[in-house]
Amino acid sequence: MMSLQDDQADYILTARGLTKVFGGITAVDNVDLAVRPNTIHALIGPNGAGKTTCFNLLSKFLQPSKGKISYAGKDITNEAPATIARRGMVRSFQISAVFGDMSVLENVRLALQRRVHGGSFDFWRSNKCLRSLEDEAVSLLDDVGLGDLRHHRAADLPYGRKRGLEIATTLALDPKLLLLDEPLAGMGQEDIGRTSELIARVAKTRTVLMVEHNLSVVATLSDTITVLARGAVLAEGTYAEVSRNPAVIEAYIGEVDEAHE
Ligand SMILES: Nc1ncnc2c1ncn2[C@@H]1O[C@H](COP(=O)(O)OP(=O)(O)OP(=O)(O)O)[C@@H](O)[C@H]1O
Repeated sequence: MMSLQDDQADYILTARGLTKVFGGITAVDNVDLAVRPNTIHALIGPNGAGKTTCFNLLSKFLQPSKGKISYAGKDITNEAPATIARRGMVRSFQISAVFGDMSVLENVRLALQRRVHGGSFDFWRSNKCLRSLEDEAVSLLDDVGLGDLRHHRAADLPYGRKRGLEIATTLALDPKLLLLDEPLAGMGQEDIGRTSELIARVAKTRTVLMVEHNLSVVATLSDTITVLARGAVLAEGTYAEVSRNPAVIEAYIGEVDEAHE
């Protein structure tokens, strides 16, 4: 776990004393978190542990009741998601809504155009610009394994492939820190395998912070895991470390017991 002596410069994202109270409920309780650059960092925990709330705080979709968040050495506690997205901290599915009637390729071209032209969709000059971004879009689609499907209508893609497309449109913004909210949720085994490989590939040159329920994928992919329970950090470390921590085992067994009550 992070100590106060740790140098902020070692981390791309840090949170100190992060707290969120909804009415009387403390959903996130004094959480310290530090994400090292070029690693995959997972947030896990039993149901209701506060993962989603914590993720929404870190991605600035929610404002904390208390605490501070820094990204790339700068305090972002009071910044908007769009502002930090421009500085390279991007939540997948944030800006990357998939337009169903457009082709897979057009979706990525449009996302690239957005990066190049600073955030706004610039339709009047679009034909010329979109064509010039074609090569880059094709290469991004190859990266996410969608090259062969580029002329398909986005809405016709199977669910797992659509999530792959969403990741491609996020990568089009060239994020330094990619925030993934349950990237494997609702996927079948084949898509899970493909998307996990994609996340591993993406993380070679970027940092990934994700909330994910699939523990076997978390075990394979993550460099660091923060386990939350009842809103607080219960443990942090590699999968080997946290999975043999008695408090973590108890929190998960508690969840299984509750499910059987
Ligand atoms: N908008 C809200 N208003 C009131 N309470 C909330 C709100 N959002 C979350 N909570 C409460 O905060 C606690 C943590 O919820 P959260 O969704 O962050 O947990 P989680 O770990 O993501 O759970 P799950 O794995 O079930 O998605 C829960 O008790 C939840 O009921």
